Amino acid sequence: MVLCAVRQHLLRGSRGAWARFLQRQSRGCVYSSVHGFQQEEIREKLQAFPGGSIELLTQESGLAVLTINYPSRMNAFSGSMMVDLEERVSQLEGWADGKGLIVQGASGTFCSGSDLNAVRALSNSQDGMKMCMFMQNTLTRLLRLPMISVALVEGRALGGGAELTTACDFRLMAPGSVIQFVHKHMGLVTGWGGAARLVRIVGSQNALKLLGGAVKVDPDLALQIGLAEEVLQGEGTGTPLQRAENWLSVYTKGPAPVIQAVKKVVLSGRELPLSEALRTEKDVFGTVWGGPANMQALASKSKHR
Ligand SMILES: CCC(=O)SCCNC(=O)CCNC(=O)[C@H](O)C(C)(C)COP(=O)(O)OP(=O)(O)OC[C@H]1O[C@@H](n2cnc3c(N)ncnc32)[C@H](O)[C@@H]1OP(=O)(O)O
Repeated sequence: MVLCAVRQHLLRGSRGAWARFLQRQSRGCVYSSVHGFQQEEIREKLQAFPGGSIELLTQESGLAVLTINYPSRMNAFSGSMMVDLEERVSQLEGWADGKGLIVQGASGTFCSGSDLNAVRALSNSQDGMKMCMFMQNTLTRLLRLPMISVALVEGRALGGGAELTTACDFRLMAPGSVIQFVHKHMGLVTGWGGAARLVRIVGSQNALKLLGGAVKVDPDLALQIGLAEEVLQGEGTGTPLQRAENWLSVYTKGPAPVIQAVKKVVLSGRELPLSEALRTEKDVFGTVWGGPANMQALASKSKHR
């Protein structure tokens, strides 16, 4: 796939350890032309189903907010929004100062999955497969971003919206919100990589229950099974987005290269066999050892009391 090859070339030049990791991980993408996947072809098809947008706001602090924005359809993913998302992920991959990312839905609800109007029009199996590969590639790249990501779930995260939450490192839920893999009720299974990721988050027994029962996961259940990290309680302590930013700031405090290195070593530990993960960790260590943050900490003789 041309875009993946270009990105790979750029990464190889600029960020050695991370580029090698992505190379080992099929260039950050799961599917390429080897798998019969032609990105430009499916992009064109998806663009034929417009509506809504994916907004990206980057802040000087190193925090970005990605908003799924199609309130009149409960933030369902139109075809053009799938393409938008891929473009926003590309932008984030190239953001040298990025440390944290919050993914949210507009107008108090997360995302109601794929736009059923587009799904109906793309219901032949070939187009379905292409959309599935496109979204798996994009969400895999989202999960592999060198920054710490959080899905802020307000309202509902249904179907593909539930799958999207699993492409973030953490999930924070507002009171009254629900994550529900409704695919079974639609005569489907997950196709955006949601099952593969869910098993790694909550274990195969819980994943089987959530998918097999199309269970409505409220914040209490999500906390209990480890799907959510925290319920954003606290009327009068700011908006849910501000509370999510506060929560995330604990983990993104510090220089960008160090935060990015933390994400990279954890990601390689999560995705790679042990020997490869160890080699990647060594490479990433080499990018911060003797670096400005390291030298400054040594000079200040910091104590960790
Ligand atoms: C990857 C596989 C997938 O994601 S399959 C798609 C899975 N998602 C779904 O099946 C969601 C279906 N929608 C619903 O269950 C309800 O609309 C939910 C989200 C619970 C909201 O209910 P309620 O608060 O009563 O609002 P509503 O139904 O009047 O919806 C408002 C307008 O939004 C629309 N909407 C909602 N979801 C979608 C969707 N996924 N695709 C397209 N349109 C959607 C509704 O049709 C409704 O539109 P309208 O006002 O009737 O024009």
